[in-house]
Amino acid sequence: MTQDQPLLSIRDLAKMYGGRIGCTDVSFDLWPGEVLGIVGESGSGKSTLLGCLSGQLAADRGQILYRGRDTRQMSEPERRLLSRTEWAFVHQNPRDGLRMGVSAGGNVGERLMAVGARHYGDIRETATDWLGRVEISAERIDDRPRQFSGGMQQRLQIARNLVTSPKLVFMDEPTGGLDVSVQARLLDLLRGLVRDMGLSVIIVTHDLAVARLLADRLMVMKDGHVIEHGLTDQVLDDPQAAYTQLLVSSVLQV
Ligand SMILES: Nc1ncnc2c1ncn2[C@@H]1O[C@H](COP(=O)(O)OP(=O)(O)OP(=O)(O)O)[C@@H](O)[C@H]1O
Repeated sequence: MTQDQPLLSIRDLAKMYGGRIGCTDVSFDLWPGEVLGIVGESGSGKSTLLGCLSGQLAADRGQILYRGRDTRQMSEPERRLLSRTEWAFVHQNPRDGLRMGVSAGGNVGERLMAVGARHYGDIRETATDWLGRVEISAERIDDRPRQFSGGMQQRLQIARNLVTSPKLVFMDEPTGGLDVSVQARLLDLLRGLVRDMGLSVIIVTHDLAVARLLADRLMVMKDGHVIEHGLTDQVLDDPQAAYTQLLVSSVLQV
């Protein structure tokens, strides 16, 4: 794939819940190596959009072109393969993205095996290396995630997701629910990994400080619609829509 082609092209995407709008009229391109933040207040449609993009929810209308192919037209096995290989999903709650009864090393190794790794020594070595990259001591490799703190669990979930070098990573409030100091450390780590690996990321957050630190571009959602879309600094420093102005002034005063 050439760098002058979007990794993901979304056209007129919509999802309804009965008569209620989940999200509608969503169109955008995501370029290789780009981080797109989706922001907006609770109920604005962020999770619905992320769910549709990642294939966890069925959209009612529109196109989701990944490297030129419409994922809505793919068979279920094809979509599942994509989710295991080229895509990754980091959940807000690590429990949703980890296997709590499997060791830390197993959680990471399992993903490698899903993409065909078979050599036990190599798998363990790569898992150890990845635990180190997310600042988990190698001594903890045989511990279960439930023996870890919330921040460690989230770092383990990140290792499990990134070990296979995905091209596109979906993140749903990855720092939500953590203490502020733990959040800051996690954000630093995420920023480094995204930059070093050249990942393309779509991150949902209601926290504009997180968006500022991680995202190159921002989409602001309200009532299921994208009401503003632009470079992060532009959107946060010079918001155009009245709603974005309100959102920014209410949150970024600190
Ligand atoms: N399973 C569902 N059934 C019916 N309506 C839903 C469902 N999930 C979401 N909605 C509605 O769709 C709209 C968008 O909700 P969504 O959860 O996507 O917003 P959000 O921005 O992610 O909010 P939050 O930050 O609270 O998760 C809201 O009006 C919500 O009430």
